[in-house]
Amino acid sequence: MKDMIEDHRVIAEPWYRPLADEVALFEAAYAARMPVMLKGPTGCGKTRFVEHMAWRLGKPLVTVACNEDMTASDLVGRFLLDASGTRWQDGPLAFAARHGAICYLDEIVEARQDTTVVIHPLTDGRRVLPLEKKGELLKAHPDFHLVISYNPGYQSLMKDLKQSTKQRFGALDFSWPEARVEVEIVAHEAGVETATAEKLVDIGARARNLKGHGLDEGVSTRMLVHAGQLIARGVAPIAACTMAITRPITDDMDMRDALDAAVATFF
Ligand SMILES: Nc1ncnc2c1ncn2[C@@H]1O[C@H](COP(=O)(O)OP(=O)(O)OP(=O)(O)O)[C@@H](O)[C@H]1O
Repeated sequence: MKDMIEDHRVIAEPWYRPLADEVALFEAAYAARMPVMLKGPTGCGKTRFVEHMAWRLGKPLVTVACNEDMTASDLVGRFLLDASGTRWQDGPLAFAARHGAICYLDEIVEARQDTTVVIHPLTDGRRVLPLEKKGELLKAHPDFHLVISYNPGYQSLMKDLKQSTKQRFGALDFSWPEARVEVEIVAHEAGVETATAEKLVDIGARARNLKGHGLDEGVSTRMLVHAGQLIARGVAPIAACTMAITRPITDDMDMRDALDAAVATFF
């Protein structure tokens, strides 16, 4: 089991370009073992940030992509049947709590509320996880830390975190980086010249203005990186933007035309 936790260690530094003082704030929250909520749209660097922080703090990272079919047992653990009988298997949350990892629950709001509440006793002074089926009250390792992500754009009254969940966390807001920082990120991640990254970021800014006028989400930094990666591999810029940006983000023909026009302005 000890070896399995070693598999979760972040060996090489994940490159992360800070946007403000989030690194210092996360370090302070970790020191206080205050659970952290990362809020922001898809593809703006939340996952990269957690990976970077796990590396910086020298802690293993256990990531769980949450979904609406996820049950409390999927997080906590269950008995499995094998040749020698029944055997308990920790779920990712119990595994992280037992071995002192950072547990990152991505898009926690996708999980049903009865699943979400299992984190409550881990996120207050108790720092325990009841493994009811096993009859064990798991005391979290001192290094254990819980991080969740949350995209406020997707929330509706039907799908939101309970106040009793939200109020257990400190929150860091993530949004699109300012242009000069996003240029740095796109150039680094895609391996393109600054001039090309600048054009992609300008296209992103234009496209983000269409949010709310037919686009549900703005073009993410991830999409701009994808376009850059195609360009770096010799794809013509307009074809790269079509494949990586305008086609994935919408099926609305008028919106595609508007996005294509933005691309044509810069390339
Ligand atoms: N500040 C940043 N530093 C370094 N890379 C970044 C940064 N912001 C965005 N990126 C780039 O954007 C990509 C997408 O970011 P990431 O996977 O962290 O998004 P996310 O916010 O976790 O999205 P989702 O909510 O969909 O999981 C990264 O792989 C990285 O290339």
